[in-house]
Amino acid sequence: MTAEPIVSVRGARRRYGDFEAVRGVDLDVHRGELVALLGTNGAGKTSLVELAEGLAPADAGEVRVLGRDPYLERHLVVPRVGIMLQEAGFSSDLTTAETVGMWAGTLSRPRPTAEVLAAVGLAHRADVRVGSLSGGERRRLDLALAILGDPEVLFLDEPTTGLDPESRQATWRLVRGLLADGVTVLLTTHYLEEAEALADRIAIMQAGRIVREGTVAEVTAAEPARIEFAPRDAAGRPVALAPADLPPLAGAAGAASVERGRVRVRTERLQDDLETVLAWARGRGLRLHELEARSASLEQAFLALADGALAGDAADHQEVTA
Ligand SMILES: Nc1ncnc2c1ncn2[C@@H]1O[C@H](COP(=O)(O)OP(=O)(O)OP(=O)(O)O)[C@@H](O)[C@H]1O
Repeated sequence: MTAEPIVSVRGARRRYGDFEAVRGVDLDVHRGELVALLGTNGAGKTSLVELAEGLAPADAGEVRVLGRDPYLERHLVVPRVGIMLQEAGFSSDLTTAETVGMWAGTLSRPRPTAEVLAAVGLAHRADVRVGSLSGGERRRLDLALAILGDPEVLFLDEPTTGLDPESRQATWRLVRGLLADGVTVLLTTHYLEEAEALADRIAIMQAGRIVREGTVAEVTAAEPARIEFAPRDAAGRPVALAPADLPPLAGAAGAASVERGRVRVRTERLQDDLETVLAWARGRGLRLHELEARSASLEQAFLALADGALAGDAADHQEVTA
C-alpha cells in the first residue's frame, strides 16, 4: 500500500513513573482498514491506543493521525475521529436520547440522534434513563457517541465486551458498513473471534511491544499445525501407542504426545506428515478414530505466544522492580 497511513505510530514509548507500558511500537493503519490490537491484560493496548487518540503524549517516538499529531494538534484531529473508551462516564439521570443530544451539541456536524440510535439498536431505548440501561446497552450507547460525528477514524476499545451474541453480530455488521464507507478503525479486543471476523490485520502486543503482526493467515502460519487421533485396531479396540511408535515425520515441531489414548502431533508440514501418518496407519492396520488435522487457529497462535512470553514477562518485572 503506498497511500499515507491514516494512523501512523513510529517508535512510540509511554511511561507511568518507572514503568514503561509502551516500549517502542511501530504500527500503521491505512484508509478503510481495520487493525485489531490483541494482547493479554496489561500488555499495553489501551496505553498505545490512548496515544493515537491524543489523550496522552508519547514519551518518545512519533504518532500521527490523519497526518497530524493527535496530542499537540488535538483540535484539528478530534473533529474527524470517533473514540469509544473502555468506560465512558454518563450522567445516569439523562435519557439515552438526551445523552446523544448533549454530545451532539459538542460536534459541528452530528448525525441525527434517531439515526444513530437506530444504527446501534437502541431506538426502542431512546426515552429510558441511562441509569436503567443494561451493561450491553451502555456499551452500544458508547458506540453511538463514537459514530455520532461521522468520523473518518474510529478507535474502539473492547467495543463488544458485555454484549450478547446477537448484539455483538449487529455491532460487527455496523463496523463492516463503516469500513465499506472508508472509515479507518483501530480496535482492541479480547475476543479472538471478533478479530477474525473483522480485522484486515492483527497486531499482538506483549509487555509493551508488538510481537506479531499480519493477516490472520500470516499470524497463524507461524504456529505449527496439529494432527490428532485415537488409534484403534480393526475391531475398534483402543491401541496403546507411545510417541516412539510413530513414523519419522518431516515437519514435526516438537515431540508427539499421547494423552488418554489420544495422539497429538505438532507439525510445520501438515500435508506431508498427514500422508505419512495415514500410510503408516494403513501399514499397521490401524483405524485413526476421531482423526483431526488442522492449521493452527488464531487462539492457538495467541496462546502459544502468551505462553512463550511468561518467562520473559517475569524477567521484565524483575528488571522494573530491581
Ligand atoms: N495510569 C497508570 N499508572 C500506572 N500504570 C498504569 C497506568 N495505566 C496503565 N498502567 C499499567 O500499564 C500496563 C499496560 O496497561 P494497559 O491498560 O495499557 O494494558 P491493556 O493491554 O490495555 O490491558 P487490558 O487488556 O487489561 O485493558 C499495565 O501494567 C498497567 O498496570
